[in-house]
Amino acid sequence: MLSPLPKLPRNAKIAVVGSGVSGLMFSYFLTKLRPDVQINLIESQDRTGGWIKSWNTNDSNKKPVMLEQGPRTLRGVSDGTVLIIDTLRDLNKQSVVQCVRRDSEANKKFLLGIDDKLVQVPESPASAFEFLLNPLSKGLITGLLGEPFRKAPDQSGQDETVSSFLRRRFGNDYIGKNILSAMFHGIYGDDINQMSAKRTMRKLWDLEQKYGSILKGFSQKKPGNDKSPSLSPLLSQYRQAFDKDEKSLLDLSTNLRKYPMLGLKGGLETFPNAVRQSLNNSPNVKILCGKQVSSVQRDTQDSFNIQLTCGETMTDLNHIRLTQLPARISTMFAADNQELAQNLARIKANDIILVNYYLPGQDVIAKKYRGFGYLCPQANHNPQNLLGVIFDSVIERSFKPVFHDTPITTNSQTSKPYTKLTAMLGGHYLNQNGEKSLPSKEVTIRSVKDALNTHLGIPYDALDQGLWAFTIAKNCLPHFSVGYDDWQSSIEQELTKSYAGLISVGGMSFAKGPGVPDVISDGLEDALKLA
Ligand SMILES: Cc1cc2nc3c(=O)[nH]c(=O)nc-3n(C[C@H](O)[C@H](O)[C@H](O)COP(=O)(O)OP(=O)(O)OC[C@H]3O[C@@H](n4cnc5c(N)ncnc54)[C@H](O)[C@@H]3O)c2cc1C
Ligand SMILES: C=Cc1c2[nH]c(c1C)Cc1[nH]c(c(CCC(=O)O)c1C)Cc1[nH]c(c(C)c1CCC(=O)O)Cc1[nH]c(c(C)c1C=C)C2
Repeated sequence: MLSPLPKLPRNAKIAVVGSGVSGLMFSYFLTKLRPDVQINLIESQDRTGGWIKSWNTNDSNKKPVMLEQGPRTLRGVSDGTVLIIDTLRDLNKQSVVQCVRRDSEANKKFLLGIDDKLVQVPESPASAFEFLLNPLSKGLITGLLGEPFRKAPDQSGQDETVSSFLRRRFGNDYIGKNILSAMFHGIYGDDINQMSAKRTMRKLWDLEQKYGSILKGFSQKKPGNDKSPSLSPLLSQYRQAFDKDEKSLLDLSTNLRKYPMLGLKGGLETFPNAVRQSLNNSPNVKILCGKQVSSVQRDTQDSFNIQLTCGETMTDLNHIRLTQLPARISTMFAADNQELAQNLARIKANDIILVNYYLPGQDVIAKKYRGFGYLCPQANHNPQNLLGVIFDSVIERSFKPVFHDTPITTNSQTSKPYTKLTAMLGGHYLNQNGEKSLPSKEVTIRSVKDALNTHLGIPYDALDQGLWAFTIAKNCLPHFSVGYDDWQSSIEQELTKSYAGLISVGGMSFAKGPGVPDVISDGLEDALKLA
């Protein structure tokens, strides 16, 4: 949250709505900072973890297999990732931390070309040369060479779509439609013709604002490598507030920045499960699952307090932390603040369909395609509404332990060949004419088989032999539309004005980005303000 928050009174009583990683880590930080505060963590589902769900099931041979049905990797360069790994160290779980190294095959990413063949995203002179021979690179050279000479807009600060920003900077639509739209599919599942450039490309946006050009801005930026590494402002606050050893934290941060991405043994849900276990042992934290918060309002008996309803009414609260997407939060204010509820309801969210495929005993991903996975640009004819495919088996086989006291376990899965991948479909493709139309499980799995056969050459008999899982992540990713930053400021101003800091909002819609590291950093910032 961008706004200031008042310190909690002694022995305060608060509610945290949602036990996804935002709610769990906000509660974890706050109870460490203020063990006197009574925290009620309220969760509508009968499980914790939110979108982080590592599903343990059995394959056709009744052998155990884990399928990720949400996030699976964390970017290495992020304060939030340092907080996650340091927390796992505190909980004596550092042995589960794994990394993909920069030179690993799992760090290769691919784009689906207009000929339905994969082309590697350049990461070396050879892959760059091959990419430039592909039609996807149309306009790339001229776009980049001309970028420093293209004028910045007069009305500074005016938000616009990603495609409009890219068209102005590169002088053509090809770079957006053929290349960058795929990257946006791989994070937001959304349409660059509708997404906010100011919200989703802030660093590039600021470079044009300040230097009139992205590349001119890069040439001005001082390389950070000539000064001795130091903790970021947030990690410095964290070190001080939690009395952390500075060298140990700095070494951890420096070490993790070497890795493009990290994962956890047993799946990403290992992390929220470890935090929940710790909270279960915290005397002043109660986790209430199976309770849906339906309303939030000023305490009718005491205007300095706030209350909520979740089947029962929870009164005398000094603070409520909300971690849901705006449309869900809107329903909670409908009775107490119509204007705020309507403003919250303006922000929509995308549905992502996840299809897991697992084939024991065979690795059917051709060696030349082994990488993190591939993304589909918006330029492509895309009858399956495919956003991209993650090659989980390549990533899992590439994982290396980060901490050297980790016992080297010869996991049976890693010694024997297997194929595991996750196709992600839908996103903005499902929003035809404002209505969401969800395809059936059968139709979707069929279309994923067709896509994997066409794009990767996986034979249908291998596809038909595999284990398939189908999950609809409904309203899972916020739609960061044009004007989003101004919208968020208006929401936070209304909360500050009407609820005097008794309510704070976190999670994907209000953090700096939608990733797990972002929502955790945001939770720490607000816990520090309240503590
Ligand atoms: C398909 C997909 C893939 C992703 N991949 C990655 C990735 O690779 N790396 C990465 O960093 N990030 C990834 N993300 C983003 C990541 O999932 C989120 O950053 C993170 O899970 C958000 O956690 P949260 O706690 O903010 O929200 P959530 O996980 O949504 O948790 C909110 C919780 O609130 C509960 N709740 C909702 N309404 C109520 C109510 N009325 N009362 C009580 N409880 C309620 C919900 O049940 C849920 O448990 C991905 C997201 C998706 C959808
Ligand atoms: C194809 C659809 C999607 C894939 N992942 C997501 C979607 C919608 C969701 C998602 N993935 C990541 C994040 C967090 C981003 C962040 O700010 O940290 C979200 C919301 C992480 C991510 N996405 C890609 C990579 C390489 C990573 C991990 C490292 C990182 O955070 O930078 C790109 C990518 N995503 C998907 C594929 C197939 C792909 C590249 C081939 C799936």
